[in-house]
Amino acid sequence: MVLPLDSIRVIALVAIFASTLFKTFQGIIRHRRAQAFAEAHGCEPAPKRRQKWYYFGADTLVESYRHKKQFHYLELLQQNFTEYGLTYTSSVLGTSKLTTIDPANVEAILKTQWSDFLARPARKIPLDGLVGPGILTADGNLWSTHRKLMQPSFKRKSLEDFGLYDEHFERLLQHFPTPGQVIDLQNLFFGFTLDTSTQHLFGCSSGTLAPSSVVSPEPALAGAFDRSQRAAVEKFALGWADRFRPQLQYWRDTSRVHRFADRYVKLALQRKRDNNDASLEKQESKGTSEGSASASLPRARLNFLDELCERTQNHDDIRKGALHMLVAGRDSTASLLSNLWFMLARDKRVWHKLKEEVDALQGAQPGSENLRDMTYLRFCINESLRCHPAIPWSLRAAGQDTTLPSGGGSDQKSPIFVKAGTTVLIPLYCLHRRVEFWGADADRFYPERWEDAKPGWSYIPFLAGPRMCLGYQFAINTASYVTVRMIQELESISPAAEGPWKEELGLSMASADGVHVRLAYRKDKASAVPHM
Ligand code: HEM
Repeated sequence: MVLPLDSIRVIALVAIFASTLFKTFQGIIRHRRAQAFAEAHGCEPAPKRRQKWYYFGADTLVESYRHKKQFHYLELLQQNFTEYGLTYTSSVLGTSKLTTIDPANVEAILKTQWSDFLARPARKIPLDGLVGPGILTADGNLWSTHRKLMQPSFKRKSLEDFGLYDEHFERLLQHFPTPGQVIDLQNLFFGFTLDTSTQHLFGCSSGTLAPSSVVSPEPALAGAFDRSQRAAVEKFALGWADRFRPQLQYWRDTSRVHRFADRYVKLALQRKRDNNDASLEKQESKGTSEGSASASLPRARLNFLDELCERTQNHDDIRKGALHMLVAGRDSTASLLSNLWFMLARDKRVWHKLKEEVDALQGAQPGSENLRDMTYLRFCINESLRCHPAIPWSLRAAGQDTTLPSGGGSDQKSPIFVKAGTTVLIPLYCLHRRVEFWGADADRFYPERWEDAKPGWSYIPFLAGPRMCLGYQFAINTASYVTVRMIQELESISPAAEGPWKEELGLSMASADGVHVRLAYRKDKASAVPHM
């Protein structure tokens, strides 16, 4: 039976009307429940950011975009905190947003009520295509399974094998220019961390800094990985609108990264099977039940994949584990090094003091004990992560209606209601510059302040609570080792241009102008004659 056109129109209109009525009714009930919930918890509203069209928030988007283009977005957030207090709300394209640097709220979001706040909503669009659901992009049971799988690889001992860096550090030195010429250290640091991360995670380096005479086993990997990461940043900015962009290049790049990962996961699983067979044969021939499969692996150069294979033989989990680590660790560590060296090149006093500490090693390569004893180096790294946190913020979404302990009412001390779906932003950059904790000179790079600093929740460059960074020790070891070895080569360093540090916001935060410097070498150093 075919319905006449008029009847179809009537049915469609009734369906639209009924569904609108139902949604409005649902909305009213939800709103009432939320009100009752907020009242029961003594909540008061937090200050609202002034916006021309509050619920649409297009003026905020335009303002943010303008500041981002001029590399001042974090300053805009600073101004907002001065104007509205430590916690304020806004609306972006109909989604409520809560921005806070109140330590009581920060502790609740990251620790005491952490399971109310989800990481996946903000990360699935930018990262799913490149790494899939895993430790960075999942919540709940899936997150917990992946976290348990990764955690044993970050025990202190397994992170102190500095031999991993030697070959790559030598390659980095070969890019140092003749005295007086300008070099962008930031470029070198991003190349170095991609080479060492792929070496550590997959057992095969991307060879970004390798001399042209060395044929890289993965010549196109670095480009594909860099483009995929840049696309992740654009996807984050575009959100759901990203699906309307052409995706062919992205698809090609992520497929290349996946093929690379798959190849090395397969090899690691094969090694694991071979080792099991070998150890079984050994046990049988000895007629003893002593020893284990892992005991027969050569411990010295185990890579992350080999280690993961000890705990699971699921190809997909192993691949995700390594790719998530690559995304989490590569840019952030390179940004830390860049931000630190940007300041070292400009602050002669700090440079001389640090050089003095390094000179106590009398040119010997630093080991883990030496690095632990270098307090001024640690102060410099802390201060760099305070002033220019390599990850400048943490983003969550409320998974259910909930509350936060502070920010409401005229004195901003009452609890506040947080509706399910609200985006929650903690700008670490602004938290780390609060004058109440760091004094009137909070904006100044001054490592000595760490002599008696006890920061608590006002300094969390690696976050805190159950989702704290897994690789923080690894990152600090890498940055310390590279910094000491570079200082051992250099007599002095000077910036190629003046001007303040400006933010470049990507998956991590580095200097928008790079780190262009001139180097003067120590007389006895081979790097005084560059090789490239
Ligand atoms: C200076 C370098 C680094 C900084 C500043 C840093 C900072 C952070 C921050 C702030 C988070 C939390 C993000 C959030 O949830 O909002 C995080 C998470 C994470 N980081 Fe790092 N990170 C660094 C290096 C590394 C390295 C080298 C690795 C691994 C090799 C790593 C692995 C991870 C992982 C796996 C997570 C997710 C933890 C979870 O959600 O359970 N990070 N990092």
